[in-house]
Amino acid sequence: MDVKAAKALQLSALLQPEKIRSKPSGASSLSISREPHKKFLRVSVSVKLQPVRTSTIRRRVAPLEVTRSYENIPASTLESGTCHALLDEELILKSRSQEIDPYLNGRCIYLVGMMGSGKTTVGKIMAQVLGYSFCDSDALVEEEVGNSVADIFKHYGEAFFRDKETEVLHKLSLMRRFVISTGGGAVIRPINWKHMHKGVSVWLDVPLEALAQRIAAVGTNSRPLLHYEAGDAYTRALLKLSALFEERGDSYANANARVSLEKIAAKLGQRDVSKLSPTAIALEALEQIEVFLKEEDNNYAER
Ligand SMILES: Nc1ncnc2c1ncn2[C@@H]1O[C@H](COP(=O)(O)OP(=O)(O)OP(=O)(O)O)[C@@H](O)[C@H]1O
Ligand SMILES: O=C(O)C1=C[C@@H](O)[C@@H](O)[C@H](O)C1
Repeated sequence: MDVKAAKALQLSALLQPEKIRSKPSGASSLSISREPHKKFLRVSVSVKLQPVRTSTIRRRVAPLEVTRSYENIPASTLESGTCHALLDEELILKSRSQEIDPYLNGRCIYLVGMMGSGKTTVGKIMAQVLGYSFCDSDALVEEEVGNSVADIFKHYGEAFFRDKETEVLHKLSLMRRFVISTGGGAVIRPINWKHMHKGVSVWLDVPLEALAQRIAAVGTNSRPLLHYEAGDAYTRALLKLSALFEERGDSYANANARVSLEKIAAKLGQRDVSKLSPTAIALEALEQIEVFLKEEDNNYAER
């Protein structure tokens, strides 16, 4: 083990009781190995914590266990404490997911938001930490039709795609324990909301400028509604996104919970939303889901 790196990781500092509301049960392990060229590290950390009961709901309280491996971490990153912060986030995520698990009771989570808002990226993190499966409604439509979204739009038109999307959402509404990344336009049909309200819906609200930056970076090949022939990629994407948001803004607000990147950045004292990590966004999503579920629970108790 690399002693300097182990010190830098400060494993004991990860166990912050006020953050994770848990007591260490004593079981933790850390292994670090250096790659042959000496610049990169492989870090594997396992922590087991005994959570303290905080909610009023009756449930079995399972120990909190996080095992994470990080490949190719530059030694400088580890020594700067970034790695420590990543592991810290991981533990908090796990703790938060255990907190909402009994309230969720296996209901699916539907992520809604504009194209490029991070539904897939954030959804995969949430699924992993909740022990849910992840799926993407666009991918299910593609599988069913046997064509890419772009080709479905081109050959069959948008209305055909929307019908397939509604069929897929109907099927998913009968499932349990899925985090679902929905298509950016799934919110426009009221029937889709009927399906999505079988679970808990979360709107990833990302400023249009940040979306345009991401879209300009990855291109529009898989996003036919944003496709442009020529011109500055960022400006084109921003114009198209603004027009779509004008039509859809109110529909996204139907979601049970809203995750505003601007609010997360303000909480963390950051100016630039593009610096927010997907993990920090997933954590805020779990927090907003918790707020919704606890309110729902209170309303139910008052009836
Ligand atoms: N927090 C983030 N910071 C920076 N880039 C991000 C973040 N989240 C996602 N991205 C990037 O933005 C792009 C879009 O992300 P993602 O595919 O997760 O969005 P989406 O909402 O599922 O998009 P779509 O609905 O168009 O399929 C990807 O290239 C992804 O790597
Ligand atoms: O915002 C939209 O209308 C779309 C978003 C994508 O996820 C795909 O569902 C499709 O390209 C349409």
